[in-house]
Amino acid sequence: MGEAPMFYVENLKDRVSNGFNLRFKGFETSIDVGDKTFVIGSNNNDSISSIEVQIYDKSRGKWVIPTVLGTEPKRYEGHSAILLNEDRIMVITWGSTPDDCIWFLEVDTEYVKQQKKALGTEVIAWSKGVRGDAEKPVVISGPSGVGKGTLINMLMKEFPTMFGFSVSHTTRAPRSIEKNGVHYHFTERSIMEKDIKDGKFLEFASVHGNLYGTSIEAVEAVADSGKRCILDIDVQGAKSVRASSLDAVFIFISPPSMAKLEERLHLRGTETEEQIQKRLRNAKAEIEQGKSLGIFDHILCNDHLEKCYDNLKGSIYLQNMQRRRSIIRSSLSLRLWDREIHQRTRSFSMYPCLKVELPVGPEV
Ligand SMILES: Nc1ncnc2c1ncn2[C@@H]1O[C@H](COP(=O)(O)OP(=O)(O)OP(=O)(O)O)[C@@H](O)[C@H]1O
Ligand SMILES: Nc1nc2c(ncn2[C@@H]2O[C@H](COP(=O)(O)O)[C@@H](O)[C@H]2O)c(=O)[nH]1
Repeated sequence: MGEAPMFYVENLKDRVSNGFNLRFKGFETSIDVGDKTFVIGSNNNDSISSIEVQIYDKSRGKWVIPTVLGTEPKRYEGHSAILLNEDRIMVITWGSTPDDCIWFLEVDTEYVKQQKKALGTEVIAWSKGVRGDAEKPVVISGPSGVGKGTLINMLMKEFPTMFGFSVSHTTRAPRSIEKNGVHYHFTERSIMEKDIKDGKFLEFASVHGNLYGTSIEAVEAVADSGKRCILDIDVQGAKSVRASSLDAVFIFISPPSMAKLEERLHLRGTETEEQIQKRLRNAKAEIEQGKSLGIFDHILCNDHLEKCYDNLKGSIYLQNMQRRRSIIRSSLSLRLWDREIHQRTRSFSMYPCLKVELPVGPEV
């Protein structure tokens, strides 16, 4: 075990050999976080520029290659890096389009700490900066039978090219109309438990006696298709996503009454009476938590379907400016107004702590 020489970081910048045989041949930056130095290097070869990260653990005097989660930036000419909040590094890539130039490398966030514990290795997690709230993923929660799926189907039908559904994994049996890979990835508990242990899930929870979870791959598949991701998950899952690296708009759908909720579950006819009663018992706790935990940005009552759908669209910026202004004037508007301003100043707001103002272009 040895100590890192004091001149190490500066020498890296100058690319002078200092005895640490780094593999990077392209462009490097290094940032100290606690007793670790994160060396971020673009690894250029003829066809592709990709980014790699190596960690120098000063307390142990060792280089570590971390497990990399998330999607990393690709195809760019170089980068700058800035430490934010002592737990994540903002990487600005050069030669990328404005929509593709802000990235975040989480090095010591809660999410990364959890993953380190689960995997037993050093972990880093990449995520892409998103411009404004209008492109944020949408997390929809609420008790079983409240109408989440119905509302999501309406959104997907009205805006087929805009939204993509994050297909969850579950250990419950498929319903007659459900298709594997479309409604859920139906899976064995042992396989899902192993994948959870291997860090493949953004969140998971035991819901009504079965395991449900959102894989990182499911969310990335939607992002890769260029669509805005919609997640239909329970309150425990929403709580986990709030604590994760995914910055989303959180919406809770509540029923007009327990009696109506029970009626809807009976009318849907997909569960046995015993299962319905279990879901109703869990619904009470979910509604209480949904309203009290402070996870949700919007709480919408699904009494009249069309009205609730309209409110849902308002919550995720799908209505015209005139409609938005009338929401702004309403009593619940302060937060929305705040977000509207951020959107109009074209800020990158992946994290609440961060605002990178870009020159405002012509309104579209
Ligand atoms: N506003 C509404 N008024 C009356 N019925 C409704 C309303 N919204 C949805 N429903 C009906 O309630 C039933 C349950 O809706 P849905 O399956 O969308 O619930 P869900 O929240 O997705 O449930 P789960 O969490 O179990 O998947 C469906 O039969 C649907 O047609
Ligand atoms: N935490 C998660 N909850 C999820 C996920 N996918 C669905 N769900 C929730 O489970 C219940 C029951 O769903 P059902 O299809 O069996 O009726 C419902 O509240 C869903 O929101 C997930 O990936 N993670």
